Amino acid sequence: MVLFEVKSVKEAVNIIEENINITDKGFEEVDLFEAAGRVVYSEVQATEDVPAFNRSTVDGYAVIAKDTFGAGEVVPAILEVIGEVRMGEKTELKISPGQAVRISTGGMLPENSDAVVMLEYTHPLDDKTLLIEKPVAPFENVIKKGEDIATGEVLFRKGHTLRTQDVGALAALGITRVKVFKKPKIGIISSGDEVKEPDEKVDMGEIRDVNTYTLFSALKALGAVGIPLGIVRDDFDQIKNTLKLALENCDAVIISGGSSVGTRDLTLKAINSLGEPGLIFHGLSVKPGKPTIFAAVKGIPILGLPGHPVSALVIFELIGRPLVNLLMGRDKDYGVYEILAKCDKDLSSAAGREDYIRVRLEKREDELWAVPVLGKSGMICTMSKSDGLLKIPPERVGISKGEMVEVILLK
Ligand SMILES: Nc1nc2c(c(=O)[nH]1)N[C@H]1C(S)=C(S)[C@@H](COP(=O)(O)OP(=O)(O)OC[C@H]3O[C@@H](n4cnc5c(N)ncnc54)[C@H](O)[C@@H]3O)O[C@H]1N2
Ligand code: MOO
Repeated sequence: MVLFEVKSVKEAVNIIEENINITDKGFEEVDLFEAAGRVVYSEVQATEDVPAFNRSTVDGYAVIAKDTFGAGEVVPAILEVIGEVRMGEKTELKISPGQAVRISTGGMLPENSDAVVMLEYTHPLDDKTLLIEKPVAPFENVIKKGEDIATGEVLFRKGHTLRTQDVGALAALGITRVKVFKKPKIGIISSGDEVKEPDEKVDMGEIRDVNTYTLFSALKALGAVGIPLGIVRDDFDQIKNTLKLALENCDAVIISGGSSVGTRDLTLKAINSLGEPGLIFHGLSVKPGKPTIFAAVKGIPILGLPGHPVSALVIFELIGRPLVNLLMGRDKDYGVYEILAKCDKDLSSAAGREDYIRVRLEKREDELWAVPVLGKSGMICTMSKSDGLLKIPPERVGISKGEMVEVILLK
């Protein structure tokens, strides 16, 4: 009998990192509407100050802060109004001690002014005379020139994944095109005589292909491109030829099914027949997902996922995601959140193995509870009914009801 020499998730990720030769797939330029989720290829540096001028954050009067010190309702400061800043225009106004200028939110402060008094704390006596009933500190109600982004500041380093707010920062700087890593192409293969296309007629004993669709969607969510290569039968030549096609056209390959020690472990044989180094590891100390394969052929990584749809997705989260992040040029994980919640049931586990239990999250008063969604790993809907994966670490043999646990959120 063949036994797996199983690896922990951490060991597996380390092995993947060591074995992937991240050859630069190059860059492309995208405009801002396409930038979110993409990975920065070359450092973005600010070439100008944002804002480019001292800018008011309120409606009121631009003043010299010192002129308002000590002002109050009983003894207000009295200032001379010398004009108004027009929105969107460079003001030529210059104030001297004892003077004020009417300004709107976002307006450019006139020369010499260093603060803005909110309209609510002012009282015009006539067109030219203003009473100030509250003092302002220097630069109160002002965004200073370059305070948001200063010229020369490195805004994003190579490997950073652009988020919604980052696209806003680029727009503020007037950078409308950005160099990003090209998206890696990941071939997706499903295997098994019983697996049929979702729109095909299925007979008794047959099932529809779930994994191509879940994996395609998971890759899309990460910003990579899934290339569906169809379903291969349990036939050595078919598996080999499809893998060969994938290796020629993709940056990585994910194949599901046919990974366990059984009559159908042809995947492994097919991989090993295609070139060096072939198999790198087979087996993880994880439930679900033990019979996972990682291999490489001529520098192209191949991830062999278990056929059960839940196992395939769990392993994609744990192993596939770091692999894809590497290929995408990312400097760190993106969009993965682990939260803490209280476990709603006693759970058992085996020592030395990491367990991932599907859970629904429920807010009860101010507490978050993780309610296990039980079921076999062949039941995809247990995943649909779940919000996250509760992690039972390898050193534990169970979790007690009410214990605080880590939950990886599912998107
Ligand atoms: N005697 C043993 N049997 C099994 C073991 C074991 O250690 N000893 N491990 C079990 C575990 S755990 C898993 S996980 C599966 C893994 O099996 P394979 O990766 O070889 O995959 P298959 O046998 O091809 O498929 C398993 C299951 O999943 C269904 N499947 C396959 N592909 C798809 C797809 N694209 N979409 C939907 N469903 C799919 C397939 O019909 C099978 O029911 O092995 C256990 N057995
Ligand atoms: O380890 Mo298998 O992946 O449970 O169903």
